[in-house]
Amino acid sequence: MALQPPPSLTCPGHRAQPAPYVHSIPSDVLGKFCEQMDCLNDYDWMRFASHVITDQTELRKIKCMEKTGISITGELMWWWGVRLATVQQLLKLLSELQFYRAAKIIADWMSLHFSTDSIRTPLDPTLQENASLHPRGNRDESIKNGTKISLPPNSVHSDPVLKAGPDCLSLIPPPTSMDLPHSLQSNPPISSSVKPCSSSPPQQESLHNLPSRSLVWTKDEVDIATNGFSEENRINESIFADVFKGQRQNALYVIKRLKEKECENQNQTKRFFHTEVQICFRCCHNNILHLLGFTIEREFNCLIYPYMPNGSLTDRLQCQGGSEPLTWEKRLKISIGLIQAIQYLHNFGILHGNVKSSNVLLDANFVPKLGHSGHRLQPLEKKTENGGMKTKVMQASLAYFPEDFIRHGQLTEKVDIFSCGIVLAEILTGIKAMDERRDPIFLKDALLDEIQVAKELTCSKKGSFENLAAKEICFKYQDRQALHWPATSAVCLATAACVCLRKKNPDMAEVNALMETADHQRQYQMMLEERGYPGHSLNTPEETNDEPACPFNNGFSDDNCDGNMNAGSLNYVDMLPPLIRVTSAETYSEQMLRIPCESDESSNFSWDPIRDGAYQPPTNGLPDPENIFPLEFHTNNPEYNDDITAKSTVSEGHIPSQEAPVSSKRTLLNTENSSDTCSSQASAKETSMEIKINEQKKKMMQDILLYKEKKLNTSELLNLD
Ligand SMILES: Nc1ncnc2c1ncn2[C@@H]1O[C@H](COP(=O)(O)OP(=O)(O)OP(=O)(O)O)[C@@H](O)[C@H]1O
Repeated sequence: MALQPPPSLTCPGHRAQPAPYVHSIPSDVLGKFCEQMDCLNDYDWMRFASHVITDQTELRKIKCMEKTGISITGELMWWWGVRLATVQQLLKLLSELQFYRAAKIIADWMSLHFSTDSIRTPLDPTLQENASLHPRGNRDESIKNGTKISLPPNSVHSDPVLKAGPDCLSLIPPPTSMDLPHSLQSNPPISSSVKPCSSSPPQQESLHNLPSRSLVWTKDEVDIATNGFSEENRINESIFADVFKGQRQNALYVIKRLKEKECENQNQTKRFFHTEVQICFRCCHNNILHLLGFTIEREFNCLIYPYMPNGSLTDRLQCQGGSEPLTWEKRLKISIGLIQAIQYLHNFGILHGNVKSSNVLLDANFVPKLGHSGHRLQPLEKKTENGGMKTKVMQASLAYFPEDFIRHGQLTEKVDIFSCGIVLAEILTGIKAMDERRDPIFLKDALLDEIQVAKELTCSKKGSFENLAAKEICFKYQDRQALHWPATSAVCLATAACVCLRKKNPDMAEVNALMETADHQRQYQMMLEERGYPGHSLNTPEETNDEPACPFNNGFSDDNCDGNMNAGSLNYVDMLPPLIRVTSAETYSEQMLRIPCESDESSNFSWDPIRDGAYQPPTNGLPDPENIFPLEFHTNNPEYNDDITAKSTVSEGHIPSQEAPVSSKRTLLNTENSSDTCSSQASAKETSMEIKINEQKKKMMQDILLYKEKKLNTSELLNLD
C-alpha cells in the first residue's frame, strides 16, 4: 500500500490541521488505553483486532505474544501505527464496536491537545447524554468558539462519527477507503470462530483454538528438536545463553536458551525476552532475523530462529572451521544488507543496541540477517568463580560502542550507526573488533586515530578528510584475503565506516549513497566479467594469488606487510564508466604496464597538493624532512591514490616503493608477533616477485589508454561489436 499523506481535518475558514496518527499518541495515554483493551475477553479483543489486521498470520503472531506478558493491544497499535492509521480511524472503530471506555481515554487526550476543529468524539449517539463519557471539553469549546462547519453532502450519514449531534464538529472529509490501511478497507476477517459485530453470544476464543500455537513451543517440543539439548547440537555457549541447533519437521532451527541464573535479576531476563520478541515480530525485513517461536514455561525461556547455514559474520571473516574467505562481492552485499536493516529499524523508531558482527547471521546465500537485538543482559557479579566476567562482557560491547554512550549510557540511533561502522570496518579489514593481544585492543581506536590524523592534516571539510582517512585505512588494513577488491569499492566502504563513526550527525543517507557507488561498481565489474574480462586477469601477477595472506586475518597487522596490496584491483578502477570513475587512470595504467622488478627507494607517490591543499611536494621526490606529514599521508600503493598523481621520480620499469606510510599515532600491532618477521616476509615476497606480462592483458590495458584518449569508444573497448 502506498503511504498516504495524513488526511487533513479541515473546515471552511479554518487552517487545515493534520489528523494525529495513532503512532503519535503519547505512551502514557496509549498505556492506559492498552490496559483497558487488554482486559477485554478474547472474543471482544479479537473483534477489535480483526478489524485492524485482516492478515490472520499477523494477528496470530500478536495474539501469541499475550503469553509472554507483552501488551497485545500495544503490539496491535504499533502494527497499525506504522501503517499510518489515524486516531480518527481508531476512534471510529472503537465507536462502532462500542468500546466506549477505551475510546474515552483517547478522546480525552485529543480534546486536551488538539484544536476543537480537528476532533470529534466518536461516541454512539445514545451515549452522548452520558456526561461521564462525553468529552465535555470538546462540546464546550466548540460552542465557545462558535464554530459552525458544513458537512460534505455524502459524508453526513455514512460516518457514524457525524451522527453525534448538531453541535458536534464535523470532520471533513472522513478518510476514504483509499486512505485507510489495507486492513480496514474491506473484507473483515473470515474466521469461523470470530464474527465481528455478531449478535450471537460471544464465544470465548482461547489461544489453543488458534492455529498460532506453532509459535509457542512446549518444553517437550524443544527437547525433541534439540535431541535433549545434546552436546552435538550445541552451536555456542555464551554467558547468557546456550545456542543449539534443532530440527522439527525437516526444518532446521536455532534454539537459544536463556540462562536466567546468570543474569542480574529475573526482570532483566524478562525484559530482554520481551524486547527480542517484540522486535522480531514487529520487523519484517529480509535483513532482519525472524523469530519463529518461543517457549514460555517457567524458568525455561527459549527463543527459536531459523538456522543460518553460514553462521555469523564474525565466524566467516575469521574463516572459522576452515571456511573460504568471503569474497569482496559478498562483503559488499553483506554491508549493504546490514545498513538496510539498521535503516529499517530506525525508520520505525526501533533502536537495536547490539549491532556487532556476531549478531549478523548469514543464510545459505550469504544474505545477512541482523539478529539478537534488545537490551543487553548484565551478568551477575560472581567474584569468586567468575571474576572479571562482567568486565569481559563489557569489553566485548565496548568494541562497538562510541565513547559518549559508554559514559552516559543513552542509547540513540547514533550508537547503532557507530556500531555499524565498526562492523563495516571488520568487513573491510577482516580484523576483529577486539583483540586483547593487540595494541590498540579495539579496532575502533585505530580507525578513530586515522580519522583524527586525516582531520588534522587536511583542516578541510568532513567529506574530504574522511575520504583521506578511508584511503589510509584501506592501504594499511584492507583484508588481503578478499582478492581483487576494486579500490573504489574498498574506499567507499572505508569511507562509509568513517561516516558512521562521526561524532556529530552520522548520516545513514550518506552511508547508503557510498554503498550504492560501491555496488554500481560491483555491477559494472560483473558486466565486464560477462563480457569476458575476468576481474583478476588484467594486471594481477598470477603469483599473488598463491602468496600467503598478510596476517591481518589472524587479527594482527603489520605495516610492513602492506606493500603487496591487491594490485589486481586497479584495473577496475580504471575501467569504471565516467559516472562512477574516481581515479586517475593514466597513472595506474602507466604503472601497470611497467615491469616491476625491485623496490625503488626514490619512487614516491605524494598527496595531490592541488586537491588536498596545504602541502608543497618535495621537488626531489623524497620526503621533505621539514615537513614530515606528507610522509605520513602519502600512500605508496597507487590503488588508493585516486587523487594522487604519480611523480616523475617513478622510474620506468620500477614499481613504487613497498615502504609503508607512517600515518597515524598508532596502528594495529600484534604485540606478540614481532613485526620484523613480517617485514622480512614482505621483502622476501618483493624480491621473489617476478611479474609476467600477459599479452592479452597488455593489449587490454593499451585499449584502456586509447579509450581514455577517446580513440576507442565503449563498445570497442568491451568488444561489443
Ligand atoms: N540463527 C542462527 N543460525 C546459525 N548460527 C547461529 C544463529 N544464531 C546464533 N548462531 C551462532 O551462535 C553464536 C552465538 O550467538 P549468540 O546469539 O549467543 O551471540 P552472542 O554474540 O554470543 O550473544 P549476544 O547476541 O547475546 O550478544 C553466533 O555467533 C553464531 O555463530
